[in-house]
Amino acid sequence: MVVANRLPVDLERLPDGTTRWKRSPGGLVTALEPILRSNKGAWVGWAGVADAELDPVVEDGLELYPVPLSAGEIAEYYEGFSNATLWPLYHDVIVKPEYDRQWWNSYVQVNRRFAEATSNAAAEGATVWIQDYQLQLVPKMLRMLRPDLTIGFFLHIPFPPVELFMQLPWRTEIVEGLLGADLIGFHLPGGAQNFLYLARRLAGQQTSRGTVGVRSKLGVVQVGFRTVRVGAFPISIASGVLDEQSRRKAIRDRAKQIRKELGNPKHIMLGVDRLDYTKGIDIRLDALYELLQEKRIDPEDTVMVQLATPSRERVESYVQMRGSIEQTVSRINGEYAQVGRPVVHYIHRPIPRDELIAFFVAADVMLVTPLRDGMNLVAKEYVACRSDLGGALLLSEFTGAAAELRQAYLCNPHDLDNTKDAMEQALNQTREEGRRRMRALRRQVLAHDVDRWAKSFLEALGRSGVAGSALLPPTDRG
Ligand SMILES: Nc1ncnc2c1ncn2[C@@H]1O[C@H](COP(=O)(O)OP(=O)(O)O)[C@@H](O)[C@H]1O
Ligand SMILES: O=P(O)(O)OC[C@H]1O[C@H](O[C@H]2O[C@H](CO)[C@@H](O)[C@H](O)[C@H]2O)[C@H](O)[C@@H](O)[C@@H]1O
Repeated sequence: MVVANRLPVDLERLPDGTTRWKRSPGGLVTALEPILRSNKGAWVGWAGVADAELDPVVEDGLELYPVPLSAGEIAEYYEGFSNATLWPLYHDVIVKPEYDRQWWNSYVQVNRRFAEATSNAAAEGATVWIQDYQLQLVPKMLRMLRPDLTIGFFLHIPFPPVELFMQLPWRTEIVEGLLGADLIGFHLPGGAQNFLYLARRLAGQQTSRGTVGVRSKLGVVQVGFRTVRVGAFPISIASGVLDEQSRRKAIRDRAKQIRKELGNPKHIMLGVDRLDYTKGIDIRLDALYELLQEKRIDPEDTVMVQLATPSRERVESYVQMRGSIEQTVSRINGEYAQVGRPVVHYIHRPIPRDELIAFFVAADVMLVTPLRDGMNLVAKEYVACRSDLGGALLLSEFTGAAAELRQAYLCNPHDLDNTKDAMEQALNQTREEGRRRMRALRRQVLAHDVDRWAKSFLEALGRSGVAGSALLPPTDRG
């Protein structure tokens, strides 16, 4: 059973009063949904709208257990504590986190509701896998309600260093909440080690002190008679499926058509992100603008496409960022576009999956420039779609993905000159250099897919708790 803030589908209320389910945004859903669906698992989460009291439903083989949130709780627990306190704090304080006691109370209340909903839905001795920063108190709450369960927790965003985490007025409660799990997973060893240090310092527990490996050398926290394990499990995508989809004739034809619709430029650069200030969309636009000013990029033969899914639209920092990105797009087009030929194409809507794959196939340079990102699945999706060994990946060093995708054009997004140089290099790579890099990137992404991620976590959980193997793919059950 997976427990996450969001269900894999959002309930959409249509103007005629009817409703329908649509895919939820973000990488957590991209990664987990195919695994749970093929294993006929259950998912506890919010349906994405206010005050929806919904019965459990079975959707395409997946049991969904909706947890209701009121409009006030969406403002305080989701937009407030989760996304205006924890999100910026865990992402290097790119914007200033707000510490509000009422938001914290709401976070506790909603975490309790998720724990109760899970406790009611889980079978005796089940394995429960709790996801992400919105639900860090659930492991402890659930353990108190249901000591028979095996409980895993995975954090999809970075876990910050002690100097930042110590700002949080409720820091001890969060660490103790997480310690209710049998296994706590992070994308990178650094996050696991930050947590081990804080478990010693804030919760006063004994911990291992050796370095944590990737899918190996787990850390250990002794909590009374219980042993909590802590490890690094970098998430991935269903890379084989994406590879296969991207080879289809319809997708390749659509990619050619996209190129034509863009005016058959020499270079297409592509950005694909939730519209989030962590993603560095402003930085890639600034880099493009300066390269145009310096005549290192020719607006006659280069276009950039930015596909941006709306995200957390009522949080103030997101409102401000959207305004400033849209201004920069206008400035670049105002100075460099021709009639009918913008330099930057900006689409502020989610794009259907097949269309997105066609964009990946069409793009010569993929721009992934976050200031901080837990993993970034877009980088891996692009690589999985390039069986032709074409294209180049510009990748920020501050993404989790950079630890694995070393043959990308790596850049420091805090250093605009460095980012510009890397962008220029990626645009002007030779065919041989591009193929060499892409071959190595694909080897990594195709060998380390999301099934491997889930299997490595659940096997470690199986060794930590009592029933971890129950969620493994049928062929791997012992
Ligand atoms: N404009 C868009 N339209 C459709 N899907 C998108 C769009 N932007 C991002 N996505 C999808 O959302 C997911 C984003 O995952 P990731 O890069 O890990 O970041 P995050 O989870 O922080 O949004 C990917 O699967 C990506 O393909
Ligand atoms: O649910 P939202 O508030 O709309 O946000 C969408 C998701 O964003 C975050 O995704 C993270 O998970 C990805 C997969 O592990 C990872 O690649 C990325 O770096 C993270 O930012 C968030 O963590 C999810 O909880 C949200 O659902």
